[in-house]
Amino acid sequence: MPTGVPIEFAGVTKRFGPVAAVSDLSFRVEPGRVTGFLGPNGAGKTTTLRMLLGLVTPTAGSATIGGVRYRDLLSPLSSVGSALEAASFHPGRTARDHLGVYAKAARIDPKQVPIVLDTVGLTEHAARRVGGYSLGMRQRLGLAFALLGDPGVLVLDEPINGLDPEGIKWIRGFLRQLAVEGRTVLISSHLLSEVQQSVDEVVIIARGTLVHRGPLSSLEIEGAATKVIVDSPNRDQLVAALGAASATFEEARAGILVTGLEPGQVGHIAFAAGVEVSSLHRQKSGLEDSFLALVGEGGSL
Ligand SMILES: Nc1ncnc2c1ncn2[C@@H]1O[C@H](COP(=O)(O)OP(=O)(O)OP(=O)(O)O)[C@@H](O)[C@H]1O
Repeated sequence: MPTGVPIEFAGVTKRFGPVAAVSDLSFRVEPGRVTGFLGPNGAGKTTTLRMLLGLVTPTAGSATIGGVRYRDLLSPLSSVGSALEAASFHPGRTARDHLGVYAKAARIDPKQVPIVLDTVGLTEHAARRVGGYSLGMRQRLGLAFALLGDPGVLVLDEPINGLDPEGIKWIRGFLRQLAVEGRTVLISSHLLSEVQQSVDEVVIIARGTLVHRGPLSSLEIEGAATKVIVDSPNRDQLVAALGAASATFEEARAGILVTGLEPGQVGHIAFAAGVEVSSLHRQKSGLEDSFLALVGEGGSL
């Protein structure tokens, strides 16, 4: 089983003429976790990943994998698997041929080809030309390529984009399994909601600079106020009780949305007023509010 190693960005900076795409970015990505690299479109995510993979030369700073720059890795495909652009496969080739060509070039055992095709669920489409693939199938082929060398580090740019609900469910479990195996998993997305069920850690950038990093749960505390959804078979009584307690709330389809109180406090208000509660939980989209607050208005989210 390959072991993951940390990815480290140290003061990494990239300017394209007058455009500062990435500015003095420093963070570490640990093995055994799924890390979400998040930011609105144009925040600099792709440029950062391209610097990590030696495709773009940093203006300053360094990006390393287990302390080594990508270009100095002895066997890159067996150290780091990456999927940057799902659409870059030759349309006339089959999935099997594609992977076979890459395996040969990287001196990877050709037996890996059917193994990774099976892992991503493409076995029955392996002999089809990639030109006829859906976006979701291309995403799976990109993943198969990333896995070809059985690497300890996976770097995936927007891997959930284009997947259907069944594909999303599959990839969530799959990313989790890679992390449980001890690999380092870094995935980018411009949508927190898309990855929040998959990631343990988040690194958030906006306009090329780091705005937040930490466990996913850290977004619950920073930024937006707590939101709680509560409901009762006697909603009118609950509304009256919340009003009497001067709570801030609004009626929503899923129940009553209370802002700025913990679930326990809302439960107490209902209990003290003798109102039966049928549901009471913290609203997850508080994470999205925090994310929006961190990346600023105007992010294309
Ligand atoms: N080769 C290039 N030449 C000039 N500007 C570039 C180049 N590549 C990226 N940029 C600019 O750098 C900034 C960051 O782009 P980047 O693609 O890294 O962002 P991103 O977060 O990956 O966004 P997206 O999700 O839209 O791909 C943008 O302003 C972009 O226009």
